[in-house]
Amino acid sequence: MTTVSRYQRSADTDCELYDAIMIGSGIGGLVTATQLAAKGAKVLVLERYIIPGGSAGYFERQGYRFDVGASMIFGFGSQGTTNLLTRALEAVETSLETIPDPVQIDYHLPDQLEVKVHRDYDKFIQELICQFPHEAEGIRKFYDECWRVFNCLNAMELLSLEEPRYLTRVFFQHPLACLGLVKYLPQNVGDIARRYIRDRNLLKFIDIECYCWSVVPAEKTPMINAGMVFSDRHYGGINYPKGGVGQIAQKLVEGLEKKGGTIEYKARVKEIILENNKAVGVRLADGREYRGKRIISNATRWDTFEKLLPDQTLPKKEQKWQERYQKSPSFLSLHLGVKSDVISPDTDCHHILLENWEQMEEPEGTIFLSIPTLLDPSLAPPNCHIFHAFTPHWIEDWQGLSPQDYHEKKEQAAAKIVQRLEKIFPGLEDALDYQEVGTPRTHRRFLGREDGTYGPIPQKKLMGLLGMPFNQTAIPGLYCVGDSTFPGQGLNAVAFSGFACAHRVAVDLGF
Ligand SMILES: NC(=O)c1ccc[n+]([C@@H]2O[C@H](COP(=O)([O-])OP(=O)(O)OC[C@H]3O[C@@H](n4cnc5c(N)ncnc54)[C@H](O)[C@@H]3O)[C@@H](O)[C@H]2O)c1
Ligand SMILES: CC(C)=CCC/C(C)=C/C=C/C(C)=C/C=C/C(C)=C/C=C/C=C(C)/C=C/C=C(C)/C=C/C=C(\C)CCC=C(C)C
Repeated sequence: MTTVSRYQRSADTDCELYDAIMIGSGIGGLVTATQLAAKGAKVLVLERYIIPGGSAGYFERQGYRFDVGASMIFGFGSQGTTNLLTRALEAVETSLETIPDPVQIDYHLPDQLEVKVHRDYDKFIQELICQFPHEAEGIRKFYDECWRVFNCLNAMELLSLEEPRYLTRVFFQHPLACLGLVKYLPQNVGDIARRYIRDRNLLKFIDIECYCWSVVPAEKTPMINAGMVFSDRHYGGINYPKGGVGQIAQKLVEGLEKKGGTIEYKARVKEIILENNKAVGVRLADGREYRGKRIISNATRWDTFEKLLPDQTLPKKEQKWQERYQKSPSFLSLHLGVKSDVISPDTDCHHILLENWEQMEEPEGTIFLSIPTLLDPSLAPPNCHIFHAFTPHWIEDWQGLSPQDYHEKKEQAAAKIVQRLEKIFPGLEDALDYQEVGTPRTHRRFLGREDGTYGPIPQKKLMGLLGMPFNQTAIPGLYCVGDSTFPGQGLNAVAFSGFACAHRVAVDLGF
């Protein structure tokens, strides 16, 4: 990096010229920004909200610190190459204390099927085999195949798959791992699971193992992502950041600023400025303009191409993408403060509740519950816990309501969820100390995500991850990062997208 570019000014407007301007400070955006700043690039991050983090943000009410999104965090391991959150923090000379979670999920499923996914792999496999003894061999073979995917990924440095010199280098360094990944890239979990497993209920269990992070059943879930999730939970483990999920973004911002980068809050980008069909800057809602050599959007692809580039016809590549992927539902989220007497000391942090397999994918079918205070009690007042319960919901069901109807619908939906959770925590309703309900409208408003969506899901069965776009877009100078780029949703997944995007942009800028 030359120091010259730091002080360069845009020739025609005489405003400061940044190497890269990032729209949004979700974890995908912050990992890209910190990686670029660490390489010496002059980076500006523009965030419409008052704090960084997006879906990995937080909010405080009456002594409780709630995570906005999921509290089950991958990527904080201490070894291998897939511990991308640890690595992203290290790159800007910072770190976070984390608390290991001994159980990833405690499943409460139809027909009294109760399974705990222990951090200890053998203990998990034994527990599953106890439930399905006739499928012992199939269970081992299926999860072993997931390890094969993970071991390929965990052997190599993870950077941009759009950079030919990197691809050549990793291929010569790790030819077998690369060929392994090429084999798995077009595959989905369902096909591989059915190769080894016959029992219909066990196949349903594999479906919910996928659904709870990919929001689609095994049939449509890419095998590469399953390899990561089903193995890393036992390898690097699930680790909760002390002080809450919001700490990840706070620390990345600290690191960004230490490396000379800048972040502005309450800075909503209204438009990406194009000149000769090339992205050259951004215009904010308050009229200010910034110029950059490269513009990167951490907003979803729907928001980026349909809102921030309003007069453009949708590029062919994006039209194709929209034919393949659709918006997943959003969530109804209950952020509850709960008196501690309803929780026995041996309770696990994350639970999934489903009473009827037929309803797994329906709104309010599957309930996700996290109790992060079991790992970090400092997030709530003494003798109280945080319960974050969420379940898929579509925005259409929350539109066109009067303020009173909206409020009543929220209260009714929340009461139904609390009642179902009474099955695991008898006395929950009476132990409520605080309740705040978020709907798809809330997620759309606070996260700036079209329809409040959790992210893209395949319209139909696709060829694994092959259809997921990387970071470059059809518009020169414009890149995308985050969960509408390869490999999709999840903090560790968007962290990968951030490493890859920063690598591609840095090479394009000549760093
Ligand atoms: N356990 C977990 O793995 C976990 C936990 C929490 C979140 N997540 C995941 O994180 C992923 C999201 O990460 P991400 O990086 O893609 O993004 P994100 O949606 O979290 O963040 C995008 C950011 O961009 C900002 N933004 C959007 N439009 C803007 C505009 N026009 N101007 C300025 N700012 C704008 C938003 O306010 C937000 O802060 C999701 O997949 C979610 O599931 C996972
Ligand atoms: C050279 C040659 C020949 C070749 C080459 C090939 C290659 C190299 C390839 C490569 C590839 C790659 C690198 C790939 C990567 C991938 C990745 C990184 C992936 C990742 C993934 C991750 C994920 C998916 C994650 C996820 C997670 C999630 C989503 C989570 C969530 C959670 C939730 C929602 C929660 C639940 C809750 C409860 C239970 C409560």
